[in-house]
Amino acid sequence: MLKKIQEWRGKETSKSLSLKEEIMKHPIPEHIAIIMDGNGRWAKKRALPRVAGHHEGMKTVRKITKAANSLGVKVLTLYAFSTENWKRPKLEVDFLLKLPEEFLGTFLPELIEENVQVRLMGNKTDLPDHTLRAVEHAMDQTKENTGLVLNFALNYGGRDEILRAVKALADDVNENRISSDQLTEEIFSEYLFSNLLPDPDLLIRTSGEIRLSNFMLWQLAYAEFYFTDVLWPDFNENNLYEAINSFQLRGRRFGGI
Ligand SMILES: CCc1cc(N2CCCCCC2)n2ncc(-c3ccc(F)cc3)c2n1
Repeated sequence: MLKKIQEWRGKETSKSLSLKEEIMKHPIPEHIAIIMDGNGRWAKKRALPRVAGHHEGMKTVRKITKAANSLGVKVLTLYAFSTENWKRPKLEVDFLLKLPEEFLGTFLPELIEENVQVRLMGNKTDLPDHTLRAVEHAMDQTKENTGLVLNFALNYGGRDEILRAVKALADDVNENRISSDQLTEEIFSEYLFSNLLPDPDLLIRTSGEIRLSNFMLWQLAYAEFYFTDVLWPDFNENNLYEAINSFQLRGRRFGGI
């Protein structure tokens, strides 16, 4: 039995290595965005509380961040907390909002070592001080890093983001800081939380759900979408390579022929 498990693991490793070698021969998506779904279901399958799934999902964040950085991905955006998540039970929300400090408390030295730059995308005002302090400390400690930009979407909603951008733009027009005929898609993008970041090339959503859930509605206009039944806590490097391989096999036309 043990021999069979070792043989299987060997096959998995060699499959993963050969797939990594294969995708490294072709352009790697510059910006990958991930809707990290399936944490609650992962816990339920094991008769564990939902928060156990969130905690396991946090370990996957580290695994996939390292894998993406190793591939030369420039930006990895992770949908960690949506504006809709406030509707969940208070205990679960409180647990979720403690995860950034737990993750950074453990892995910030490793992120610094790996030249990763931490960034926040979302409405900061409603986040608890302890959460914001941890994230802003990490952003400050990594602001000079030039490797992967690890962009956490926290208290983020696509419609909230667009509405805030429109309001700020309307103020600028009213104050004559810009005229509407000067407005371009590029200038509008600067009003979004994701300003200065390239749009995602590849969106990955785990756990079999096939919808956007109010995520990066403007920025995903031309992204390739990859949906997998794998639950986020089970998502591994090989699953990432499979998503990138699928991306590379598609011919992107950006609306052209
Ligand atoms: C605020 C909610 C939340 C949830 C969460 N989960 C739970 C749901 C999704 C699966 C992953 C684990 N993670 N995992 C890392 C972070 C994190 C966020 C910012 C940061 F700077 C460093 C780490 C995180 N944040």
